[in-house]
Amino acid sequence: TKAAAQLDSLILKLYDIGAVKFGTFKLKSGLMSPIYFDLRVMVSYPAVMNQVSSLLYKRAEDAGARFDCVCGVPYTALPLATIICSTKRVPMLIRRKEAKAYGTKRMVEGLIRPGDMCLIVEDVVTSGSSVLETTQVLQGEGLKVRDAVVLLDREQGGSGHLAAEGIALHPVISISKLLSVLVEAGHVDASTSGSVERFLQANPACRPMRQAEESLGYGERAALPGTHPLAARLFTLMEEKTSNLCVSADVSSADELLKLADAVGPLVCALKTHVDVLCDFSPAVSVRLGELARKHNFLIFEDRKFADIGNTVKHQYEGGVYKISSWAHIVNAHALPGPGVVEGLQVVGKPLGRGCLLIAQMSSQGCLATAEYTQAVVKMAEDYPDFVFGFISTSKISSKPEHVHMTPGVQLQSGGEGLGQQYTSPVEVICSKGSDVIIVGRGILASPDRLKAAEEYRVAGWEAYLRRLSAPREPLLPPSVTLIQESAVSYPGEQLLCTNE
Ligand SMILES: O=c1ccn([C@@H]2O[C@H](COP(=O)(O)O)[C@@H](O)[C@H]2O)c(=O)[nH]1
Repeated sequence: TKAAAQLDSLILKLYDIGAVKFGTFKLKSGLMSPIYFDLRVMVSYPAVMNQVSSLLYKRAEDAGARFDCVCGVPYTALPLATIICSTKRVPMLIRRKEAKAYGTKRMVEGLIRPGDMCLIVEDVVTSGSSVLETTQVLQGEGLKVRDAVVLLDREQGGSGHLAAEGIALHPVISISKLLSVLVEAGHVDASTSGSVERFLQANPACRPMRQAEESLGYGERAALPGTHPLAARLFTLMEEKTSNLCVSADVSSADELLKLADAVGPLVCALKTHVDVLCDFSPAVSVRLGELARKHNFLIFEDRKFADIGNTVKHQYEGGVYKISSWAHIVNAHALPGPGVVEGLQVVGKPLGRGCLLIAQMSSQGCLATAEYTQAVVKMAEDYPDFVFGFISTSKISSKPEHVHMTPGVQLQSGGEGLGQQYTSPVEVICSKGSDVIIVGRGILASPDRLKAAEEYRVAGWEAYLRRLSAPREPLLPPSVTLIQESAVSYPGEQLLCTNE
């Protein structure tokens, strides 16, 4: 038939433009794959883009999918969705991979009408995790998703995984069809085709994590085998004290710092210091702070923000007037200098059982951290699991439940101040943005009754956490859940470490 001939010609074109390759490809997992897809090259071939878009739309129609709008899974499917929406005059939605740090902070762009049915468009499905991530973000905005069209299904279990989530996957091309067309055309021999089929069958994709699994409690996260001992201690004491509040003790005298630590100590999981703001620091202050931390069971976090070459930060951490490594359980560092900054700190901190948070995003207006920078920071953290246990960030940025996310710039009322600080509420930070710990300074320090204010923040942070745990799939507050999880297996091109050997 005409449709079958069109499909065959598309498969041959995809092969010709290098979107499908055969050989030996090392995947991120270490597996050697006999096939490699890179459908991103399609954008350079307008005729292919048009043909693919029209086949995707037809597939949705043939499957009887009913929808009010279309959303492409970022990034490869975005232009496909654009062509579909433009030619068929269907409203489009764009899902951001990361909320903007300014302005509306929306995760979905376009006119959102809660209750509308959205069709998802994707280029390749392996486990189904990318389709699921997009679905969850759309559902968080009150939209419904029942159908997804995909150009190529790798037949590694994605369709079943999505069906279990109530999403019907409609592929335009199956692997079996692709192989038979390429064998017929003489591009692949029967033995290669057989080895591809055997490889895909023998390596089913992992089921994508459900949000419920992502929303493990602090106590459960403490018990995970990959959790850093200091993160485990923090998660455990958070559960015990029912507190995800870190007070930022930005005061100028030692007396005030110690009085504050003694007063709010029972209410906090951590006390954050800026030791260089104290006008009268002495080693006795750090000793007393340590005693208070033990008395009230909190961790001390010195917000030193190291940002130099490894050798310098090593000395800054260990020596000088403050000897930070001797008393601060947690320190933080900018990733900007590269891995040397972590290595320099680790030399000192790891033998002492200390831990480090990498600064991946900042709360201040105009912060220069781009999505790429933030992702690179997550990667750096993954490279140093014995010392780096989490992030300073404005939202959850790592999909690993072992990682701790701590967010500054928190006040009960959103807003700002004169010097660029931007405030977000505890419920938004914990529920909508998926962070773990709220860091509060002036929201408490500027109150005439600091203890009462600290208790208000503790309750607000903890209630937000309980709400997140009990209703992980519900739309909580706009903007909705930030999901930046990258699937381990969802996009073959992204797994590729090296090409044909
Ligand atoms: O991105 C960042 C990183 C660190 N901070 C620090 O947190 C506190 C916030 O104090 P507030 O009084 O609650 O504004 C302060 O010590 C900052 O140095 C941050 O605000 N943003």
